Amino acid sequence: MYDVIIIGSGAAGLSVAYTAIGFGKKVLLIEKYKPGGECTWSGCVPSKALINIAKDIYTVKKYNEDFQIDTKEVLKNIQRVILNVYSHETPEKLINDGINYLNGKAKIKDKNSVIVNGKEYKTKNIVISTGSSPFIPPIEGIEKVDYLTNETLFYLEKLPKSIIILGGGAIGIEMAQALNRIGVKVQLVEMMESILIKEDREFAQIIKKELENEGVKIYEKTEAIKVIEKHNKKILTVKNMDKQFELEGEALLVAVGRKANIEDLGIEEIGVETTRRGIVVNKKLQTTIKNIYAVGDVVGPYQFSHMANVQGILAAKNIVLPIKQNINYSHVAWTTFTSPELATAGMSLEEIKKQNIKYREYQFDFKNIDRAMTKKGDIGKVKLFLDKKGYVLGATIIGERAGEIISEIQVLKTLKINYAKLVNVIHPYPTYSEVLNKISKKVAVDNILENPIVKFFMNFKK
Ligand SMILES: Cc1cc2nc3c(=O)[nH]c(=O)nc-3n(C[C@H](O)[C@H](O)[C@H](O)COP(=O)(O)OP(=O)(O)OC[C@H]3O[C@@H](n4cnc5c(N)ncnc54)[C@H](O)[C@@H]3O)c2cc1C
Ligand SMILES: NC(=O)c1ccc[n+]([C@@H]2O[C@H](COP(=O)([O-])OP(=O)(O)OC[C@H]3O[C@@H](n4cnc5c(N)ncnc54)[C@H](O)[C@@H]3O)[C@@H](O)[C@H]2O)c1
Repeated sequence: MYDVIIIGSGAAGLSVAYTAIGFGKKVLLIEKYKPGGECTWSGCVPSKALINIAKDIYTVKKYNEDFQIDTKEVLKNIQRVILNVYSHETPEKLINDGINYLNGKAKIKDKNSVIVNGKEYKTKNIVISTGSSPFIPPIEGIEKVDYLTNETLFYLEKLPKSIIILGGGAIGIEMAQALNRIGVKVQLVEMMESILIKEDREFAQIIKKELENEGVKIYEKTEAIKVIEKHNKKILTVKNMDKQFELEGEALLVAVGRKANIEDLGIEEIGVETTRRGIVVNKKLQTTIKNIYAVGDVVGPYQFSHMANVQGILAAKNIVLPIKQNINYSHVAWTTFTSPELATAGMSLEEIKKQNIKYREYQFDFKNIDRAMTKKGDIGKVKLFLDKKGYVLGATIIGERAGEIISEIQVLKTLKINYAKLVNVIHPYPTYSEVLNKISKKVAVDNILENPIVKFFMNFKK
């Protein structure tokens, strides 16, 4: 009898397994492919490797327009990065660390039994961490076309000369810039009024302009109607308002969101509730059957590796410890790894307004910090939202290293430190994070002006 059987060894499943063995529990981790999941094999790792290579190539091309790249080598390089990351999560490594690992497709028989390769395993608890797969939209003809997804793009032998990307979300935009920088002609189709629709609208449009300046053709408010394959070309018919036209590309990458991996798990038969978005869990990450937990992409609402980790650790603790804790989504942050990067933490301005929270907004342009002035064409901006006392509600940053800078805001927010306290923190010169220091000087003054006693005397003087 195991203490916990975990189905799926991606970011979420690995976090559950390592936390549970840390508490001395007997764990069985089941994986149908190889440990590491999407992040290692077809997500964060290969995409960031491609982005890094593309950034280098883009820089070289600034000085030597004729620079030629062998895309076969680029793809081989990505494979090397994947294998390097994988070397830290191989079955041998997991077993050596004390995790019982089993390769096979798991199906839940009942709340205490899981079947793998025809054999039944007994357990006190189950965690489902089976992740998500690319959602394929019902476009006429798509089933007859050899399209790419994040699962196949990084495994091509060489990159296509041209590509149509369907979807202007995180995957579509990151890949559009990277592929274009490597020399692939990119056309991107987004059905909403803006790319990166979940982000600050002004910043999303800055990214759009950057991509367009680099040569990516972007079609917003454009719907894909039909696709055919002709002479090794994909021809996508799209509609923008009343206009219908065709786009042609050697390849088509579909990146229009995810679907939860809940099929063939046996969960519906035993009464685990699901919706179109995935498995339903309570705040303790329990499904409708209390000793079966679910974490990561299969649950959402945030489909990021770091959120899979957070959920995985919490589910393991809730299994092991006598008092179960609720998941807290108030300090979520994420970064889109474009150039410039776009990072977001906490609440957006729309959410703050919707909840009628009294707030103070600060904006600061990177052009006022010396570090940005040292790099030609460096753009960047911070939007910071504080409550009336000076505590962080949310922030969004566009610019070089925004994904790193946002973590300083995360510290203030998560640890409930007043933003004005940053005034006393020495930041090395010249760094991008000085931008936060500069804002803190204004916040410190505003905090004093917001003080009721100060306000009283100021009114009195008038
Ligand atoms: C292109 C791309 C780029 C991304 N970039 C980032 C990024 O920069 N930062 C970030 O935070 N997030 C990023 N993400 C999202 C991130 O990859 C996911 O949120 C994360 O990997 C989800 O982890 P998971 O453990 O829930 O699922 P997965 O990693 O998908 O793991 C699920 C595992 O379960 C296994 N499995 C499924 N069914 C069964 C079964 N029946 N039996 C046994 N095993 C099974 C699968 O084989 C898989 O290994 C990116 C995603 C993509 C696609
Ligand atoms: N840097 C990161 O952290 C990172 C990078 C990549 C992916 N991810 C994760 O992976 C998830 C999936 O990424 P994604 O880009 O597939 O999804 P997404 O939800 O971020 O974006 C999908 C986009 O496709 C559009 N769309 C949907 N149907 C369409 C259609 N028929 N035609 C044209 N456009 C259509 C949507 O309006 C949306 O803008 C993300 O939500 C994110 O959680 C994270």
